[in-house]
Amino acid sequence: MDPTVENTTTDEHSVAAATATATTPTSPSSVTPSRTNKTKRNYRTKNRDTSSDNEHEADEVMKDDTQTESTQPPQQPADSINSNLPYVKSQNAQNIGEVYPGLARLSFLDQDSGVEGGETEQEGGLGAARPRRPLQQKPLPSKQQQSTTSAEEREEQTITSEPPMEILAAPPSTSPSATSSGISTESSLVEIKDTALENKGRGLFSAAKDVLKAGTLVFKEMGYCQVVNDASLSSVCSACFKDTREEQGEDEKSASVGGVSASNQRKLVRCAGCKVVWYCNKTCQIKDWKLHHQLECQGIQQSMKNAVMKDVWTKRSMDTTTVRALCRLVRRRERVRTSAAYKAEHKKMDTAQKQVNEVYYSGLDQKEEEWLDEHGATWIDQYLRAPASNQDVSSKGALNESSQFTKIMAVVMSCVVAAKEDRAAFLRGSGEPEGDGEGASGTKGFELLRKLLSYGFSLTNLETTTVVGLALYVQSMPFMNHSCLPNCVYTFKGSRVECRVIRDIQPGEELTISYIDQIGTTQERQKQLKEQYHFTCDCPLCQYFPANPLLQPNQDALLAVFPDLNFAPLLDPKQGFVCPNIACTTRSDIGPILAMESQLAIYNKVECKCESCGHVAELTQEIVQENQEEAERIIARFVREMNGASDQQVKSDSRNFELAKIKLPETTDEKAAEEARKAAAAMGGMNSVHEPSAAALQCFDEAYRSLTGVAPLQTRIKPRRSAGSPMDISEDPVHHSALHCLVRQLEQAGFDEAVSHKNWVFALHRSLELERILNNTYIGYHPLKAVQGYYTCKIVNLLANLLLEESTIEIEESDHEQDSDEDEEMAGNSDDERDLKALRDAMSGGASKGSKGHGTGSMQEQLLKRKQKGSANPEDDTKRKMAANSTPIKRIQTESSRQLLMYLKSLIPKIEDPELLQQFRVCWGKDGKLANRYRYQVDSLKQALYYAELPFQETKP
Ligand SMILES: C[S@@+](CC[C@H](N)C(=O)[O-])C[C@H]1O[C@@H](n2cnc3c(N)ncnc32)[C@H](O)[C@@H]1O
Repeated sequence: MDPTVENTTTDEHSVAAATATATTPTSPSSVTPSRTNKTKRNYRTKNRDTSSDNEHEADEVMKDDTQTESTQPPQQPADSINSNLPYVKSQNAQNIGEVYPGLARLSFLDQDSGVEGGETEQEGGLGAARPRRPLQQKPLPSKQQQSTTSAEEREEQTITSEPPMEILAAPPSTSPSATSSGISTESSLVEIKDTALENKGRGLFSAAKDVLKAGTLVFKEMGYCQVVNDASLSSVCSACFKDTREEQGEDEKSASVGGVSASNQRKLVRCAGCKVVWYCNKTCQIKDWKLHHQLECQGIQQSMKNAVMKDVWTKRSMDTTTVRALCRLVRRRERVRTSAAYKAEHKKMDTAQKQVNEVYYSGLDQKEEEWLDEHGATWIDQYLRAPASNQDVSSKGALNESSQFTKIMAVVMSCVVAAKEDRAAFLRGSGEPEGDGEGASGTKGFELLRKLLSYGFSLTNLETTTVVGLALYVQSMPFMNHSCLPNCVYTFKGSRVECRVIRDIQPGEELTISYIDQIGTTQERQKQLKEQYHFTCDCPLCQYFPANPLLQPNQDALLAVFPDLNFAPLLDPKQGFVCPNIACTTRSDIGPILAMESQLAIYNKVECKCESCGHVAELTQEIVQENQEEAERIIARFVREMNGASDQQVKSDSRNFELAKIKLPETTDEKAAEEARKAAAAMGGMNSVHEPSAAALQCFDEAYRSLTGVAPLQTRIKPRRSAGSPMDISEDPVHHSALHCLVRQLEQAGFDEAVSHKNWVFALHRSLELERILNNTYIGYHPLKAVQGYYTCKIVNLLANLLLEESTIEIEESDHEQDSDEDEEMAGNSDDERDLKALRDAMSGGASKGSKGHGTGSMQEQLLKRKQKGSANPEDDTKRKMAANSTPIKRIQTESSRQLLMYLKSLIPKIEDPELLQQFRVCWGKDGKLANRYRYQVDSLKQALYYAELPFQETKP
């Protein structure tokens, strides 16, 4: 690896800006469940009174030249700034294949700039409106040295360059501060105050004189300490948090014409010292080295001298995410405690290498980091004065007794304190004044751990919604209280968190976020909040749908927030029920019900009566439990089936859009259905319909039907049974209840599996279904909705481009002036191997050598050239068609591709839905990278559909 090259290609901020968001309803805790975590659900049943229909790794080591990567980790004085950083390449930087046409972008979305509620970033939030100095990407002096690799370490590459001396610029003149008497963010928009409720402690309130409008960016904040979690270490840069698994960025579009993006090739490099953390490049490595990793690296190596600990770090015998976060926290605090030396060091270096600053810290980051060094510890001390409810954990001894926490502390101590006596001091904070509990290495270890778990935030990748790390913030973020109906959402750019308003906030009103996934019912949400955060939520939503049905609902609280909501009292839209009576014809979709968990707890048995047919079913906790387990088994089986069929699927299904399946008429006769399917397949010019992983699809259908009571694609015939006849377990009421969380998990599993197997039509359907569920589950704006809309647009775009690829497969033939006979032959055999190969290449994200497919971009470009030859005005439809007709393009269109085209066109209004665009603006900000990508996707889609509609000279029978 050539560091010079890397340094010239990395804009750490733009890179960092590409990543994350708390789109999943992640909670501010390292123990936050990820998107796939399941929440135990009880059952749903129907309210008798209801009638509504709601549903939802450089080794260059920064090590000496003489040092070998595997045996001699870098040894440096703890207080020196050493930039001997090491690299080793990662192989985990794979994106899913994706076709990106390299066409100029239309600007139709610019017209939307007038949409109300767009981002109104205001001065005052930390860093919110400060101009960022441009990065001066000066190449750092370096020389490259390859090192041999062990099998275990894959393609390692050693760099022996001497990194530059680092320097920090002058401290910011307007740095935020923490006052001694209280806490001030010095933001004109927010202030930290006590809440009215004692147990709730402090909160973040609006300090604005006017209403904070939806979309307003109220503050941005850098993490005080942050780490990439174990699962993402080799895929996510530990400095900028760029996720190499994410899709290619805007800057890579032009290089992606064949569908293989530069990012697909990107590898991370691993620190040769500890061999634990990975970075984009040397720049990122240096940045993290100076801020956190130098001491962390030494600590990990110190820890590894112990055999047990070595297993932890090399074999990952336990998760080290929290350990590394806590070590970073302790170290940063420690550095502050020796701040005189630290500051002197800073000053010495101040004027020597300013350009390094530009790489190390650019403007805002540097100021913030310096500010954090100076004041972060003070702020953390503020945490230690936690609200009463927070003290519960340790007072109960839960933390100390927990073997998991003890393990974490053991590993932390092996990294940060060597001597036995120091360990005791570290744990108890002894030797320090009682009360403050400050030890040489920081506050009491357990106390810090507790705070980290309580105040830490899960860093999430914006596009994949997966949790990639853990961060601790110290200024505004940790003071935000929870509401199940929050008025703010937070998203991440790297480790920087941004908080935006999602509905208007009155002056003085508290700003809230949701700590948990809002998809759950009141009972589920409250259970999770109690278990994880030790409080009982009393937000308007919880008041409106009380967990205990015997409590009087308070409608006013919710209606004050959303006057237009027309939920019937006691009907939680997040809950659903489908009548167990299979013969009940009104069961067309998931319907809302009254939460019954607490009733069950009280009465043991609950009767549910269908509003429509009067069918009465009896529910018990056992039935609920059985059905939940059954549903989870079905989902697991579905995922297994999909995985088991992966090889076969990728080989056989690139050509199959499955339109025949989609368009099949509804029939009760299985034989007739099969015949219709074959006929439709033949109509589409295909000899057979290769149903990708038929067993998996069937399993999906079964699971879906079991959970929701309805078939997903109207392809399944339900066995009919008369009302009142005995039910087996598969037909009991709960089995047919709308277990939304499980349905969502199933849809997500279906989506993930379909994407991994490149079954795009299936993925599209799952994506649309997920969107529907999310839209009906989250009230108001939520980043997940926007993320899901983004996914849908991506898939539709992909399909449109595949369609274009397929239908214009003859173009290159004419470009290469092949004779018409060959053209005829190819046009007459759409199932030709070459045809399949071209399409398969397109789907897998790259054209193979010798295949006709150059990727959809080239195909579009060719069409564009042809069109331009004949028509100067792209808007003139007549001229366009004439121009297309005047060129000797031979195109084919199968019935399936025609149907697909119609179908994709029908989705355009949905993709351009102003409400979806508004979701983007409010949750992500108008100019967010993802919003730009979305615009690109939409533009590309429109162009692909435009070209796919050009006249056909020859149509497949
Ligand atoms: C990230 S802190 C929020 C700031 C905290 N209130 C303080 O004073 O430091 C999370 C803790 O605040 C409390 N909390 C947050 N939201 C709450 C709510 N809606 N009701 C009661 N307590 C809440 C809980 O004790 C929770 O563990």
